[in-house]
Amino acid sequence: MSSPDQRILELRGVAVALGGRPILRDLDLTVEAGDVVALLGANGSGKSTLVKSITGLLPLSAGSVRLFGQPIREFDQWPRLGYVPQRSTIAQGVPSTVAEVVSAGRLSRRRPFLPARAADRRAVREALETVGLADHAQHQVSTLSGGQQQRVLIARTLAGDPELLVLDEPNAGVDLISQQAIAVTLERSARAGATIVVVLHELGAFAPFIDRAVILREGRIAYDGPPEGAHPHDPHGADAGAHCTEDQVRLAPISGVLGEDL
Ligand SMILES: Nc1ncnc2c1ncn2[C@@H]1O[C@H](COP(=O)(O)OP(=O)(O)OP(=O)(O)O)[C@@H](O)[C@H]1O
Repeated sequence: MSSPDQRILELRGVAVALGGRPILRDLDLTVEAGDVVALLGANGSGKSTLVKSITGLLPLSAGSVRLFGQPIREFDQWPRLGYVPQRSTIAQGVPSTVAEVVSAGRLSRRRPFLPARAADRRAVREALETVGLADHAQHQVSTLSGGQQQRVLIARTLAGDPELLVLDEPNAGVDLISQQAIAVTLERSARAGATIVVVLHELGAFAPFIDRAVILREGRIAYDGPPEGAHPHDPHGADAGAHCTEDQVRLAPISGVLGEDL
């Protein structure tokens, strides 16, 4: 049993409804300091809804979320949490350089109304180096590929030096080189002691450093344990209750992740 101060994230009996429809149901989840958790599940199983609840972006219809031991309603240490949402196009809108976007991620750590200190400039530079885009600092974001833009968004979050990093499908629509760069980035953050919750469709390049898989199914946790321990045919595992072809199709990405055939 973990001590309360090790618990970075605690969800108890969480339910979320969207458009009057229950999406998350009676969900319990504890993430401890240093955990690297992959949140997996079929399309529509509630992964994005869950991370939005964790980050305070969606209200709960029941249950509670605690961040760093504090009820989320009272939580006031947001710089400790870094959130990379599912990628939207950041290139449209106001033209910005890569360095400007990443510097924005440092604002929560900066002294108000004062110029960036050496530590702030260093944090931006290191975040760009970590994602492999140091030589693109002065490029317009609009000139980058989708995968490079995703890396910019991750660098922006890393620049704020968060203790808990929550990423929603960082690999979606991202080329293989960027996927690899993102995996290296997260592995480095994990080794430096960050706690990570990452929504994925498959573990892929992340497999070597993911130590826990949480599989959602229809808004409930179907499996929570080591990635290699999730057996599709286990009645309590990822495949619980899957009887029909449609289910098998929907679970296919998960079984692929876990290296098993349905
Ligand atoms: N604003 C909304 N209003 C009503 N229903 C919604 C809303 N947003 C999402 N949903 C529904 O909630 C369910 C869960 O969506 P969510 O995006 O959390 O799933 P997901 O597991 O992240 O899926 P994906 O892998 O496709 O991103 C889906 O059925 C989706 O259609």
